[in-house]
Amino acid sequence: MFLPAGSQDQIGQKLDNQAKVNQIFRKVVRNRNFKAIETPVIEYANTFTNEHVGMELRTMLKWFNREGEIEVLRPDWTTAIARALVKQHPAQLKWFYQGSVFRNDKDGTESRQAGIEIIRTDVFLGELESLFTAVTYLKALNSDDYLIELGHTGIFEALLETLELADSEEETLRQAMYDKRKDLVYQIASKTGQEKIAEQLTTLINAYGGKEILTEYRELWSNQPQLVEILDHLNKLIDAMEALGVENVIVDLGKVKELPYYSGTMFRGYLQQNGQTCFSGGCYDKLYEQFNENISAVGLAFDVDVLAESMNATEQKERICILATEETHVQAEQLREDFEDKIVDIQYQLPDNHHYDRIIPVEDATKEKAVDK
Ligand SMILES: N[C@@H](Cc1c[nH]c[nH+]1)C(=O)O
Repeated sequence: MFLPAGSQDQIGQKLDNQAKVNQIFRKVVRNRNFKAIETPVIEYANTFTNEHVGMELRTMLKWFNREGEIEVLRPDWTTAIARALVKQHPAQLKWFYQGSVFRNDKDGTESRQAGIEIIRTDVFLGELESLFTAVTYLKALNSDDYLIELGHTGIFEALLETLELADSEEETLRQAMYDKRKDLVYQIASKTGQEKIAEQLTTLINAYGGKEILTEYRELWSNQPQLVEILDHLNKLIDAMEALGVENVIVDLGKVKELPYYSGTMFRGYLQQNGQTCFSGGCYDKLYEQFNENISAVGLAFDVDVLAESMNATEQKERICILATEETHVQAEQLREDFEDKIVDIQYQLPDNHHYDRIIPVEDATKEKAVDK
């Protein structure tokens, strides 16, 4: 009531968990030499909808400003940061951010992210740094039960190109592929008369699993060096992860890009407990072409809401109530320092339905103190 659909108040434990998730993130990324950046919540729609970025205006929270231009609430950090970084000193390569994105194609219009972006860096180095940061961060959160999935835009996009579909049909096919709808994928692709590509696309839907999938497809695509190169690249990433002790990595060769700007490796982390996505990202060099910059860019963003929700309830601290009076209130306040790291309330009268673990009248607490000394 009294709130637009998708907007929500938040209270208590949920906020404590979010704060903790954010605090640990900041510590992890600062230690890895990422620098903080924050872009404004309000931007021009065009920053996100121009042909280089290609996000859909339909999904954005928007309005006209006085000059008649469309403004939006930040629908994506990565794009906003690319706009901002063009004006920053090129020597700083690693950046991080924490804050909300707003889109009306999800349940809630606001979702909280914490992310990293790495630019002007060797592709393999940037990808591994992104993945290793994710692994380190999840470990710091005690979230060990996750799965990392790797994909590459170059596979589906290469097959798609040969079909020569209209833009809208490309999007329908991409969505069908994302939904793993074999029937629909086959139907759309075979309409072009290219039966073989249609079949390849439908089998690609099942091409996910461990490194054995890469071996299998290396044979299958042995006469397509471009695709073999992609497989080798993914293999190299998995090898490095395994060498670090990260075993829970799979590939999905039929993975399609969920954001139009991806071009290259894509990653996604899932929590095993509920299958929810806890981070996603990938390479997006193309995004910088709009600024005539030919540089590499890679990054990923964590879903703070998902991570906060998955956190174990924080350990319960003892709750103490110091019973005071107007006369002894100051004394009660001074007593707080004896109960460091406990939750301490001061009351003049004990509430009827209280949840305190211990109730200490000021006089007793003072006596306790005297005994201690
Ligand atoms: N901006 C992406 C995540 C990302 C960060 N860097 C690259 N990709 C998202 O919201 O899913």
